[in-house]
Parts: sequence; C-alpha cells; structure tokens
Amino acid sequence: MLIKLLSWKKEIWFSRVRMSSFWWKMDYTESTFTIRCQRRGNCMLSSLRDSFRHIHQLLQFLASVRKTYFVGLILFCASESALPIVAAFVYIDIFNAAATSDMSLFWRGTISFLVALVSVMVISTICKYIYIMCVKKTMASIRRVVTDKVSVLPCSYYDRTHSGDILSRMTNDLNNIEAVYSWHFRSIIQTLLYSLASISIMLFLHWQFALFLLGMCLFSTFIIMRFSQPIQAIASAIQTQLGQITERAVDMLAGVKVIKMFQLEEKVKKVSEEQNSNLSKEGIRFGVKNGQLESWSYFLNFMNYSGVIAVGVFLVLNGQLGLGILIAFAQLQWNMSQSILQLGNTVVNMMSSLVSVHRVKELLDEPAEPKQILPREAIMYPNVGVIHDHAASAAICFSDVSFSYTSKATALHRLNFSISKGQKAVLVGPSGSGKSTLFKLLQGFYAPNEGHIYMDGKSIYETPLEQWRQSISYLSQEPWLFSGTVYENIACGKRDATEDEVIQAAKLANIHDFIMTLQDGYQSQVGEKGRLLSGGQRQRIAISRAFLKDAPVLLLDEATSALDAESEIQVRQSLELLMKDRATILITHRLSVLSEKDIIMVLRNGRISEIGTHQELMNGENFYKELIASSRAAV
Ligand SMILES: Nc1ncnc2c1ncn2[C@@H]1O[C@H](COP(=O)(O)OP(=O)(O)OP(=O)(O)O)[C@@H](O)[C@H]1O
Repeated sequence: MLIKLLSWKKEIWFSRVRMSSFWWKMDYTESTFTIRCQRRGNCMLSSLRDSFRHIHQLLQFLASVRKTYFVGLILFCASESALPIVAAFVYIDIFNAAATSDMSLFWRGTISFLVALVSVMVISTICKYIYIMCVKKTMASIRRVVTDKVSVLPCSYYDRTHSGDILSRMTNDLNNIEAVYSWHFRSIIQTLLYSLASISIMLFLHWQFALFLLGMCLFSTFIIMRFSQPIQAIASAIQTQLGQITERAVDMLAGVKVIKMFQLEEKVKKVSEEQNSNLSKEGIRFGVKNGQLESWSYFLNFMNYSGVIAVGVFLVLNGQLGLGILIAFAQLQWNMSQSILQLGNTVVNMMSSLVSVHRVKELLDEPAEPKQILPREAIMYPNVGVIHDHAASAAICFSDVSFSYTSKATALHRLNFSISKGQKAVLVGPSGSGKSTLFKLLQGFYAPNEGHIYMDGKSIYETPLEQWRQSISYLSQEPWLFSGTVYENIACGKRDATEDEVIQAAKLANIHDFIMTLQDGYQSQVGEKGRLLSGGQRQRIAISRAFLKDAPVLLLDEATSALDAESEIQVRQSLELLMKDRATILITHRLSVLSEKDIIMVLRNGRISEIGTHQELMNGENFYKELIASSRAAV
C-alpha cells in the first residue's frame, strides 16, 4: 500500500513536471549526459549541446575580431570588477584606521580608492570602445551575410516562407544576437571574474567564513535557476508571437487596398487584437514570473547579507575576525550575490537569444539558388549537350518539358514548342493551366523535372543562370519599381548604362516627354513601388528598362490588362516597338486582342492542347473555340 502510495505521488510529481512548458530530462544513454529542454511551438533549442553549438556559431561570427573583442571585453569586465574589490580592501583600512585612530591607514585607503576609481574609469572607457567596435563590425558583417543570402535564395524558399518571417529574422533576431555580444557575454564574464576574485580574497582573509558564504551563494543560485526556467519558455513564446505579428503587419501593409475595398478592417482588427492580447498575456505571465524571481532574489540577498552580518558579528565578538574584515566580507558578499542572482536572469535571456542564433543560422544554411540549373536526374539526360535541329534554330525551344511543384500534382506535362526570332506566341488557357509556371521555368526560377529548354540553341543546363536571364526581359501586369528616382529605375535595366542610353530607352518607351514635365525630371522620386506614378507611367518605365536591357527574348504577363484604354494604347505602341525582332511570349486572358499573325498556344491542365494561328485553330473543333466563345459571352 505504502509503495503504491509512493509511486502514485511520484507519478503526480512527474506529470506536474511534464505539464510545465519545459521539462528537463536527464538522459544517460550511451554514457552521455544531455539535458534536453522541450517546448511547445517551433524553433526551440533541443539540447544543451545545441546551445553550445550556437555559442560556437556566435564565436565564429566574430571571425577576425574575436581576439580583440575578448581582450576588450575581459579587460572591461576585470576593470569593472576590480573596483568593488579595491573598495573592500579600502574598508579594511578605513575601519581599522577608525578602530586604531591611525590616520596613515585612512589616507592609504582613501588615496588607493581614488587612484583605482580614476584608473577604472579610463581603462573601462577604452576597453568598452574596443569591444563595442568589434560588436558593431560583427553585426554589420552578419547583416551583410544575411542580406546576401536572402538575395540568392531560390524561389521555392519564398514560396514556402512568409516574408514577415524572413523580415523578423533580419531584424528581431539580429537585434537579439547583438544583445548577446553586447550584454549577455559581458554579464557572464563579469560575474565569473568578480566571483572568482571575491572567493579567492575571502578564502585568503578567512577561509572558514568564506566557505560558509560560498555555501549560501550556491544555495541561492540553485533556487534562482529553478525560478528562471519558466521565464525562458515564456521569452521564446513572446519571440514567436512577435514574429507572427510582423508577418501580419507585412500582410496588412501589402494588402491595404484589398482590406479597404472588402471592408476587412474589422476582421484585421480582430486578428490583430487577438494577437496583441496573446502577446500581452504572455507579457503578463513573463512579468509575474519575473516578479517572483525578483522577489526571491531580494529575499535571498537579504537573507545572505543578514547571515553574513550575524555570523560575522559573532566571530568578531569571539575575537576570530577583525571589524574591517567583516565589512570587507559584507561588501564582497553583497556584490557577489547580486551578480550571481543577476547571472540567472542573464543566462535565461541568453538562452532565449540563442533561439535567434538558431533562426539566423537556419536562414544562412538554406541552400542558395545554384549558379546554373542542373538536370533533376542526370541519368535521364545522357545527351544534355546534344541539340536537336529545331532547338538550334529557334530563339526559344521547349523539348518534352514536364514540371511539378510537389510530388502530388504535375503542373506542366511534356511541353514541346519552339518560337523563332521576331515571332510572337500567345499563351492562353484557363486559370491554373500552367501559364505562369511556364514563364517561371523559362526564367530559370525552377528546374524542369524532365526535358530541355533551349534559348538561341543553348541548353538551360549548360548556361549559367546569370547569362541565361540576361537574355530575357519580363514585364508583368504590376511592374515593380524600386523606391528611388526615375533615372535609377530605368538605369537598373543595364549595368553601367550611360545617361544617353537611359534617355534613349525612355524615348523609345514613349515616357521621356512625361519625365521632362516632372519637377526634377529624371531625378524625380517615384515613391514606394512607384506609387507617385500612374499604372501606365509605371509600365512605360518598366518598358524603358526592357529597351535598355535589349534582351532577345521578351515575356509579357498581362502587361496591359491593368491599364485604362488610353494608357493601354500608349503602352501597346511602346510594346510593339519593343517586340520587334525579338521572340515574344505573351500571356493574356483577353482573346479579343490577338492578331492574325500570332502563334497561339492553348494550355489546358498543364498540357499544350492546341497550337497554331487564330485562323488555323478556328477551323477545327477544339478547346480554343470554347475559350473564344466563353470570352465573347463574358464581353
Ligand atoms: N509555388 C507553387 N507551389 C505549388 N503549386 C503551385 C505554385 N504555383 C502555382 N502552383 C500550382 O500550379 C498550377 C499552375 O499554376 P499557374 O500559376 O502556372 O497557373 P496560370 O495558368 O498562370 O493561372 P492564372 O491564369 O490564374 O494566373 C496551379 O494548379 C497552381 O495551383
């Protein structure tokens, strides 16, 4: 019965431990001792070994400034720790001077303290400058590496990752990493240095009394560490929620017009209130736990201090300890227990910041887009270098190209077509039939699962992506303009473009006259995403860019469909000029605008179901006729 009762109690204890956000598990398998901490939600360091790995990562980030950083930091901490220790010795002198009326002791103490104070001020200022400079340099280099990485990630990464999450890694997480370098390492090193020095001095002055104090400090540390554990879990949850709030904010800013048009303000408000309330709940939980931690810290600090005074006075009364030494002990103990208690907090915060190291490292470890598209399975392409006759003569050629985003559904099935220089192919088909996917493959954003793509006789598998993309200009329905000037937005079409070339491109795109009416001409700001310009003006700036790029292949994705009739006519004229002597593929849902000469490719469920001119296709019974009929009905 008793055994049953004990095992029942034990089970209750274990289940309570498991119910907490964290549960620390001792694992002795294969003679290794690992402490695992598990957490609800994602992105949590799974073991102490991981934490060390991430600290190692932080040290690697420091790279060439590592030695300078640690020299600066350790000297800074040593100088800051030295002051209270000197003060303790000064107390011995001053109290002994008071007890023996010895003025020379008093002056020795006072002067040594003043010298120490000035020295610490000078040394700590210089050392702080050195180590903070290293931190700033390191952070600048991490930011550069992260930005570089983000710019070379493949499209598939952006498909599966929310931009808010990426943004959060580039901002919140990097700030947390900076906090580790600037504060957490400092606090840990300072506490260790101060504690080691204090313990050595106390052991030297009175080893029995020192051991008693040490025991009390260790006991306090143990209690504080227990209270610190839940705080770490809450801090991590807060960080995850902050990431989610950033994601929502990015969505909200990008979709502000949709929100207005669909009167989604209330819904957005509700979601944001929910997130805020969750965040504030976690914040309150954090505050409560932190409050408990602080109360315990004060209580233990006070108890320790009282213990020192009580035992010290007892020893003084028994003649085993001088009054000066007791005051020195009290001073050293007070500072030591303060910093040890503080250390608990620092370790907790640092563990939570290591989550950020993990998140940034995760981003950096993402494979970059390859410099060249490789065949998915080399075995299926024994003759990659062999060029078929039709591919060699065509500007664009798809040969048996298939592609799927996921293993479940195939987006494109065995596409075969070729387009010559000066020819215009129009891609039509219902929504979801694979038109944009075809463009993505042609631009090298994804590798085909099977088949070959050729441009001007060169296989995509044998041409570096940079060179491949250099041969393509892409214009979409919503042209992307960067914040900056009109000039910068056109000039980015060609590396080292001259002013004359930029102006010539703008003239060809029929936008030069308009630019000259702007207050600052080519130096006028376009605003975020070109908001200071109209849709047609934005599109013509994008066309200028394409003129400047002068690529032989042109991809137009509904480039005129967002424009009003007048803008459309102007843009169309510019486009006609741009298409001249280039191979063009145009995606459109507006079948009324097709010309007699265009080659029409009908995509249906990822397959080319028909190909030919409008007249040829209208002669037979086919899906194209159905599309024409439904588009006329829609008009
Ligand atoms: N990033 C992606 N990941 C997974 N599936 C995708 C992705 N992008 C598109 N798809 C799927 O691939 C298929 C083809 O999509 P695609 O965007 O190429 O169609 P579309 O013909 O351009 O459509 P629309 O005319 O509506 O723009 C669709 O079933 C779509 O759901």
